[in-house]
Amino acid sequence: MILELDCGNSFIKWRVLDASASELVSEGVVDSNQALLESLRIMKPLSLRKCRLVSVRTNEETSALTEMLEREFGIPIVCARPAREMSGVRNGYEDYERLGLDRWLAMLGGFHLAAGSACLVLDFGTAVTADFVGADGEHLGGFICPGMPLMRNQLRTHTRKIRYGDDAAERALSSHVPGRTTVEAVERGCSLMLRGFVLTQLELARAYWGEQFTVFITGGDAELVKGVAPDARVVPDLVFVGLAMACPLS
Ligand SMILES: Nc1ncnc2c1ncn2[C@@H]1O[C@H](COP(=O)(O)OP(=O)(O)O)[C@@H](O)[C@H]1O
Ligand SMILES: CC(C)(COP(=O)(O)O)[C@@H](O)C(=O)NCCC(=O)O
Ligand SMILES: [K+]
Repeated sequence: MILELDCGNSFIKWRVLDASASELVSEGVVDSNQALLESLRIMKPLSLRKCRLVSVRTNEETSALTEMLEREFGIPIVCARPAREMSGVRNGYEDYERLGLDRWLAMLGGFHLAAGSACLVLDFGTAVTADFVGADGEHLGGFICPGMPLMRNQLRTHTRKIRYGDDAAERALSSHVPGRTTVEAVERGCSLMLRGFVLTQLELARAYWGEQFTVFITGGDAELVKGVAPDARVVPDLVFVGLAMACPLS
């Protein structure tokens, strides 16, 4: 079996594939290395042969995770690395190593799935990112802004009277009419910011490519925005698609 990890700033997305990496055996989202270990330990039978991962965390944090996995499972671990060019996509950053690896892999995955069309890749995680890849594979660059968790936490941290719990937050997002409680006002307001962001990115993509492009939406908060881009492809595992391309099995 193959263990795949996408280590974002807030959560580790994990999945276990069968030995040929063709079938999904199990998957989950955890908030710590320890929680990952616990999720894996309860899987029976578990016979991991290899791990591939992508991380946007510090080298120290990533090493702590890989050392833990080596101790526990004794398997080889391959980490996705920055590249100037891969699978027909050319990294557009002035310093290619500075582009977030999750963005890079999502772009590789998107360009591959788009089968030759230009693509706009939108990722809604801790941060929100947009990346533009032309039909020729040229990465034009992208945008980074705060995601839903950062926006709501900024409001909670820097105001005196915005306080509410997670359950109320979830209920508040059942609609986008103007809020009549603090939680509704904040949750719907931030959600509309994300939706507005999507619309702006679509406008820019149209300015570059007319109607000839594919939109990909991924990340934990993809559901919040998919309604404003009905033609977009919501691909929750887009980073894993790119991870398989960047770290083939042998
Ligand atoms: N099963 C889940 N577990 C944790 N967060 C989730 C889950 N489903 C959706 N989310 C949302 O996803 C967001 C985090 O997205 P994610 O792509 O995991 O971020 P990152 O890659 O930055 O760690 C959070 O705002 C959270 O509300
Ligand atoms: C932009 C990001 C913070 C997004 O991380 P995420 O929200 O997925 O945890 C990450 O891709 C990153 O740290 N990038 C490095 C800076 C850059 O891409 O320019
Ligand atoms: K991510």
